[in-house]
Amino acid sequence: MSVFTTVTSDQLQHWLKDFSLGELLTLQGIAAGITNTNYFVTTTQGRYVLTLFEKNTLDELPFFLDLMTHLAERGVLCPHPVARSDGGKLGLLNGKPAALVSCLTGRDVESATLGQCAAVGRALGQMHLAGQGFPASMVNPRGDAWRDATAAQVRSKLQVADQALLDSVLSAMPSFADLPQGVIHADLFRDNVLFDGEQLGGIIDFYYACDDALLYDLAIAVNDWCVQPDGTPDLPRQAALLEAYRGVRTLTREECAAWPAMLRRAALRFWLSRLYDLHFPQSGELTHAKDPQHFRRILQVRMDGHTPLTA
Ligand SMILES: Nc1ncnc2c1ncn2[C@@H]1O[C@H](COP(=O)(O)OP(=O)(O)OP(=O)(O)O)[C@@H](O)[C@H]1O
Ligand SMILES: N[C@@H](CCO)C(=O)O
Repeated sequence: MSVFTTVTSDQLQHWLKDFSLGELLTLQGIAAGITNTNYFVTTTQGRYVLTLFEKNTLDELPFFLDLMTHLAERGVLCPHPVARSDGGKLGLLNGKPAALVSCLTGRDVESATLGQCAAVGRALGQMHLAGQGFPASMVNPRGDAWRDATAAQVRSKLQVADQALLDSVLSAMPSFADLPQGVIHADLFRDNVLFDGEQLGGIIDFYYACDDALLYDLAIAVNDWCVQPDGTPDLPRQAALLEAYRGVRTLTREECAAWPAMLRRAALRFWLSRLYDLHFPQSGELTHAKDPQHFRRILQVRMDGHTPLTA
């Protein structure tokens, strides 16, 4: 359940006075999601999502809200933050940073069709192109420093075979600093994309967005959308997603060559974060630890097979 902070209709009505959104009609808590408090809000002007940020600090949120604004204004299907009459997009509600964004249609899919994989690839390519002009920057909070620190923390909790896998992945990890960089979503899993049938509603949850190699975003998406439960690639889905992405943004020769290593980097990032959440649960936090083994399997497969992309 993801209403950690309750908002009453009276409180919201008062808060909405600073927006030009008409009268509040309905307010409904959203059960999905594990980090923030989310509500569907309907006013006489339309339907919105209200988010109370439970973890982010006030100073880091403008980056995400400005990014969504920048992308939405350039035709990327993503939530469009709603500005108050004074132009601000971020406020305080019940002591929590809070924002209103446009409500997208659709729901997340568990088993994506080839058409949905293609739509995600296309949308990611469009997001990468549109993001090129975004002026603000954000260091990847799950970048190399985090990776090395987290690997050191979880290593002693692992069995010998897993330690060996971790060591060999880390020792063979190249730098990707020379690949095309830009603003990336960094968490483009199936639960962060909404579909209405085959129609893409949009991409949500930009709260890991940061600057990094664009290819990394593609590898993160492929490792979720295009793998089978045993960790092996789902080649038809992968072909659909990659072809659609490449129809929007051309991959360089260097990106094609770096693809196998990038898939390993992407798998390692989520193996590590899931291991960390499992072995070091935060006190007072709801436990939603996701299975690290899934990404261990993907990582093993990515270590065993090295198929570069053709340029
Ligand atoms: N702009 C939006 N339009 C429509 N539905 C949305 C929107 N934003 C969020 N939702 C709905 O709310 C649910 C929870 O949102 P989200 O996944 O962002 O939760 P969170 O707790 O903020 O993040 P997470 O679960 O990834 O930690 C989504 O699954 C989706 O159904
Ligand atoms: N998408 C992540 C959780 C949120 O970052 C995972 O599946 O581990």
